[in-house]
Amino acid sequence: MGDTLTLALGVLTVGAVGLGAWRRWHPASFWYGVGFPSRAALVYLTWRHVASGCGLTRHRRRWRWTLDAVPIVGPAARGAATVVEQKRRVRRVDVERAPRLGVLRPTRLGWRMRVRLHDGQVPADYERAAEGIAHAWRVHSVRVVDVRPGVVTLWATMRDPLTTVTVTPETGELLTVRPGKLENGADWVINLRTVPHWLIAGATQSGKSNLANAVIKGLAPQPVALVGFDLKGGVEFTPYAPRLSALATTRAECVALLGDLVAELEERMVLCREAGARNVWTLPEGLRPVPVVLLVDEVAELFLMADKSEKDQVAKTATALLRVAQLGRAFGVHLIVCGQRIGSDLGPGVTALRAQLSGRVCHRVNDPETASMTLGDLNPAALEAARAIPAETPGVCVTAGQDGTWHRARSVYVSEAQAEQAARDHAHLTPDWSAVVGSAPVTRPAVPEAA
Ligand SMILES: Nc1ncnc2c1ncn2[C@@H]1O[C@H](COP(=O)(O)OP(=O)(O)OP(=O)(O)O)[C@@H](O)[C@H]1O
Repeated sequence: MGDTLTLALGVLTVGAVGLGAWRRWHPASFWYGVGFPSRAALVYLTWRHVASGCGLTRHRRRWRWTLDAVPIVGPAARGAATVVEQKRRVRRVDVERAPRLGVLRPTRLGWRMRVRLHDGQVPADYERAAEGIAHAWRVHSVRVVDVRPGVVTLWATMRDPLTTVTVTPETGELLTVRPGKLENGADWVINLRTVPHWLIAGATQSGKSNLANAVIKGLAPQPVALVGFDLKGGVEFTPYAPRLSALATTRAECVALLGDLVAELEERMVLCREAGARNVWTLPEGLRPVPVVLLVDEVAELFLMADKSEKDQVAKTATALLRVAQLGRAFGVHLIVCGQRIGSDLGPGVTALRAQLSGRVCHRVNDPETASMTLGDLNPAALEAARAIPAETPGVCVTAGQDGTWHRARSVYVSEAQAEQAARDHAHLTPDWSAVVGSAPVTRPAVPEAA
C-alpha cells in the first residue's frame, strides 16, 4: 500500500516537473495528458503548506498518536527505556488545519475550486491571501469569486487572457454589446437593458475612446438612436455622425438636447401610463419607442465653469442629466458617460449622477479620487485592482456592475477607421432626431465627407 502510494506520488511529481518544460512550447495542451491530474495533485498535496504560508490555517486541539512510546534502540536505549514506558501513546496536541478544498474544476485558462471558510474567516481574508496563493501555485492570478455563506470559490488563471483580445463587439441582441474579454476568459458583455447607465473613467491614453469605438461598432447595426455629447469640440464623435441622430459639441447644445430628451421621457411616461405598462419594454411592440443611447465624452466639461455667468447653464445641465439617468431605465434612454477625472470638486451634480450610473468601468487613472468615485462605493478590492493597472496596457480596466461582482477586463482594439466604417455602413438605420423626440432637431450632426 505504502509502495503504491510512493509510486503514484513519484509519477505525479515527475509529470508536474515535465509539465513545466512542456507548457513552454505548447501552452494550449496544458489540460491534456498528465497536466491536469499532476497539477490537481500538487494543489491538494501542498494546500496545507500554502494555506499556512498565507495565514489561512487554524490551530485545533486534537487527539493524536505520538511516537513517544516507541522504544529507543541503540546506545541511548539504556536508561531511557524506563522513561518511555511511562509516556502515553495518545495525547492531545495542537494541529494546523487548512480550510477544506472542494473539487478542482478545470476552466479554459486554469481552474476553480471551492474553499470552505474556517469559523471566523471572511472572504476578505482570501482576497488578501490571493496574491500569495497565486505565487505558491505558480499561476498568473487567483481571484475570489462567487461568495456564498461559509464558502468562497478561488479562480486561478494560468496566463493573462487580456494580453490579446479578439472578439466582435456586435452581439445581434438589442442594446447588448461585447466590448472585450474578462480576466476569467469569458466575453465582457454590456447589456444596457440589465445595467442601463455606465460611467467610464480613465486617464488620457488609457483606452476610453477605444471602448467608446467598440460600443458604437456594437450598437451601430441595432435599431437604436445614438446621440453624442462631445465637448472636445466634436473631434471624437464627428467621424461617427452618419450613425448619430444628434450631436452636441457645446454646452448650450447639450442643454438643448437634454431638454428634448427630458420632454421625450415625459411623453414616454404618458404613453406607458395610458397603455397600463410599467416601462417601455412591456408595451406592445408596435407602440414601443426607439431606445436612445446617449454617449458623453469628457463629462467634466459639462460641469466645469470658467466664471459665475455659466453657473445657471451648468446647473441646468446637471439637473437634466440626472433626470435622464433617473427616468431613463424604465423609458429606454441609456447613458454612457466617459471622463478623465470624476471628482466631487466638480459639484454635487456629479456625485448624484454617479449614484445613478450603476455600471462602472475604471481604466488606469491619474488620481486616486477618480478611482474611488468610480469603484470605491461598489467594491474596495476592485479599487485596488484599478490602481494597479499599468500604463503599457491601454484598454485594460476594472468593470463592476450592480450585482456586486467586478472583473479585470480589456476592450478589443477597434480603430477609429473601423468604427467610422461601421457608422457609414449602418447610416441607413439612423433614426431622425425629430422622429425620436417628436420635435425638430436642435443639433444635427454634420456628416463628414467620405474619404
Ligand atoms: N484595447 C486596446 N488594445 C490595444 N490598444 C489599445 C486599446 N485601447 C486603446 N488602445 C490604444 O491606446 C491608445 C490610447 O487609446 P484611447 O485614444 O482610446 O485613449 P483615451 O483614454 O481615449 O485617451 P484620450 O483621453 O487622450 O482621448 C490608442 O493608441 C489606442 O490605439
